[in-house]
Amino acid sequence: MAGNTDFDLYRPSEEHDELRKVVRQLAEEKIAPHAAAVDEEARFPQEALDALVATDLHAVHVPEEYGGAGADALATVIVIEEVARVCVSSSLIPAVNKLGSLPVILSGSEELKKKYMGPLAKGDAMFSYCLSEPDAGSDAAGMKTRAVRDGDFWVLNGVKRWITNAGVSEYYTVMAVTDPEKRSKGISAFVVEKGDEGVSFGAPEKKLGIKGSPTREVYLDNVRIPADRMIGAEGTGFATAMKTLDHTRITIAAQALGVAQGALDYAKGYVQERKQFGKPIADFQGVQFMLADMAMKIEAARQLTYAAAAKSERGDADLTFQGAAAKCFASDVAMEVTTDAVQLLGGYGYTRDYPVERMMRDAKITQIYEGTNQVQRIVMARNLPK
Ligand SMILES: CCCCCCCC(=O)SCCNC(=O)CCNC(=O)[C@H](O)C(C)(C)COP(=O)(O)OP(=O)(O)OC[C@H]1O[C@@H](n2cnc3c(N)ncnc32)[C@H](O)[C@@H]1OP(=O)(O)O
Repeated sequence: MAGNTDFDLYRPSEEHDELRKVVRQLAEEKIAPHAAAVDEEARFPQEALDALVATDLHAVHVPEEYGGAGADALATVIVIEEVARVCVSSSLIPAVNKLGSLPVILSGSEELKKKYMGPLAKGDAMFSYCLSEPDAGSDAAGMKTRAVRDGDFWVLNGVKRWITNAGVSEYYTVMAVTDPEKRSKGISAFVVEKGDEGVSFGAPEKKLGIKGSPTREVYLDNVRIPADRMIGAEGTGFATAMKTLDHTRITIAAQALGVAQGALDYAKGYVQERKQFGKPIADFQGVQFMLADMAMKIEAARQLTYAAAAKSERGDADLTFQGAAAKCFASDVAMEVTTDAVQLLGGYGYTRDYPVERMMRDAKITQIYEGTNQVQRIVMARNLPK
């Protein structure tokens, strides 16, 4: 019987397995030791950025022709997953570099790609993604930020909210209204630079989790940029933003997978050590059943996520459904598994002396960002598999 080659693509290759080994070692040696302090002090994980840049793992998705590693979607997932296994805050570095730059890769001119991908690939600049606003979250097309043409320039005014790595990134993909009469078809995408006059940032948000990842508002006050900084044609910005999310929701699934795996791995070790009633609690069937359920859910989430990554790489027509499904399912699994890990550690799990409470707090955001899991259900329902 002929082999199903499509199915083969869902399976990591030897190179993917090798990459996982390399990233796991790096994450354990260079990122994990700082994860608790990064959370406690709510500070940017500079050690993680340095380690990722030194090993060329900070933006692996950048195509080779623009100076990048040219990693495929599954390789990018593996990098994010392995970093999130030890520190979700740090995993936002490769994840948001992809989110911010993908609009340029998908829809930008050759000039934009050449100009902005090189510094990103070298680690000289990071990229953020500015879609949401104070009054436009789930209803992204309801944005108010305006871009008005003035000769060879566009002038941008507005406020973008919940912007990851705002202030740290050099480059920002900004979606703005160019024709208020046309709703989603009147939105265009632009590259804005941190150094552009009129760009400034709000105070860092005080968050439940991913405390090491800066989340700030981006203010655009008469920001005048050359017309060739528009990404794609006028009026295509919303479609580009949505296409981007089709690919990058899989990176949120990767974060979710990673944090769930990290919590399971920690809990597995703990239950061997912890003795009650004269034996390790791992000997109790109730505990074994919990671990089995956690591992089962993670495996199901991993299969869905890797399959979605394969679809992203191939550009399959049903990517929109699969990306939303992977993000939604894996993030729910992350919340369940990290909560169960806290339960397995009992009172100790509830304290900051153990990493699982951080993991549980960090997991929560994966059910919210890049579209709440309720929005994912809207997306799935509108794109049900044929
Ligand atoms: C680790 C990373 C952390 C990053 C930090 C967090 C960053 C973020 O959270 S990013 C922001 C997250 N925001 C979101 O995910 C937004 C959630 N909302 C949405 O996805 C959409 O608004 C949604 C699904 C509710 C649909 O909105 P709605 O206004 O009904 O638009 P809709 O009518 O479906 O589409 C409008 C047009 O866009 C285009 N479009 C929509 N979806 C797609 C798509 N997947 N691909 C291509 N084009 C699309 C279509 O052209 C469509 O027009 P047409 O009628 O011609 O088909």
